[in-house]
Amino acid sequence: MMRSKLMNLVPRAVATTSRQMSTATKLTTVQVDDKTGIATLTMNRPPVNGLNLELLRDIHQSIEEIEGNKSRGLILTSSNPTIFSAGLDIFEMYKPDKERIRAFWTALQDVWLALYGSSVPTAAAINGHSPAGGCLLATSCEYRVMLPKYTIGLNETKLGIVAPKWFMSTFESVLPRRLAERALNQGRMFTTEEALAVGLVDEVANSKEEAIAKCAQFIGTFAKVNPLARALTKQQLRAEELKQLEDERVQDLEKFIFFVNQPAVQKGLGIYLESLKKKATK
Ligand SMILES: CC/C=C\C/C=C\CCCC/C=C/C(=O)SCCNC(=O)CCNC(=O)[C@H](O)C(C)(C)COP(=O)(O)OP(=O)(O)OC[C@H]1O[C@@H](n2cnc3c(N)ncnc32)[C@H](O)[C@@H]1OP(=O)(O)O
Repeated sequence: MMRSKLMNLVPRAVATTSRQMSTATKLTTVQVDDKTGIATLTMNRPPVNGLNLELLRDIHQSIEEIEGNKSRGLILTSSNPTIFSAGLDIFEMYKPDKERIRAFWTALQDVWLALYGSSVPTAAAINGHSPAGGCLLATSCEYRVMLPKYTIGLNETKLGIVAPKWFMSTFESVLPRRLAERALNQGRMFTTEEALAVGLVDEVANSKEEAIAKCAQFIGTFAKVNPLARALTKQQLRAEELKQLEDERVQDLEKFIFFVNQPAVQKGLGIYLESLKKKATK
């Protein structure tokens, strides 16, 4: 998979305007800045960018599109003014449909393999809260810029569920092992300021525009680096985690299906959904 992606890494001419590359799907848009050649992938699923089957499929398709069109980089962000992504759509896991939940988890695996393994430089402009699956997306990127007063982290244990190994190894690729282990066990959500202090995010920006500009600046640091050498270096550094999921994706799916169907897990998810609804009516 990575080999064919690498074939796309040939220098490209740049023009001066920005163009919408994809409106084929409604849940993501891809806008390429023709001056910089950088693609911005925006998640757009109200109210909270909950990662359901359709959004995951659209994100995957958009990443493939960006890989295919020789963009110089990918910036992931959200159209919601206060939420990057609320993580997995809990309705996909609560009282799930037998076929759909398999497609859902497979789509999540596809997104992670494509984003974590992307041959182009990736950055996340985290313009809002980013729990669980939202944090997975952000930490799959190479660089993170976050707006103040939001939260980010893997809070799964607080929901009574367990983050799969590849969520954990992605988290651990950003945070020191001891800190990652403690945060995962606690289900800790970091404020922007805390996330910056521990290195979970790289920079703070005061607006989405500034966050995107900082992400573009990061991607610009590769301008004078040979793209093939950069991509092969990234590929080697990330190969172990990618291979582990590629080799075990069937077992990972079965483990998820078994786990999510446990009565205790279903009960916990139901209670959590109720608590989210109650919060909304307060
Ligand atoms: C060995 C192991 C193998 C397998 C493991 C098996 C299973 C493990 C699963 C894997 C990992 C799971 C990852 C996840 O991502 S789980 C999802 C975690 N997400 C959260 O906990 C976020 C919950 N939401 C919030 O905290 C807030 O909503 C948020 C994002 C801060 C926004 O707050 P606010 O702006 O105030 O908005 P509301 O809370 O009022 O929400 C609006 C609306 O959206 C609904 N909603 C929110 N989040 C979700 C969600 N994740 N899924 C579905 N729906 C969500 C909320 O209920 C409101 O709905 P309403 O109808 O009341 O309008």
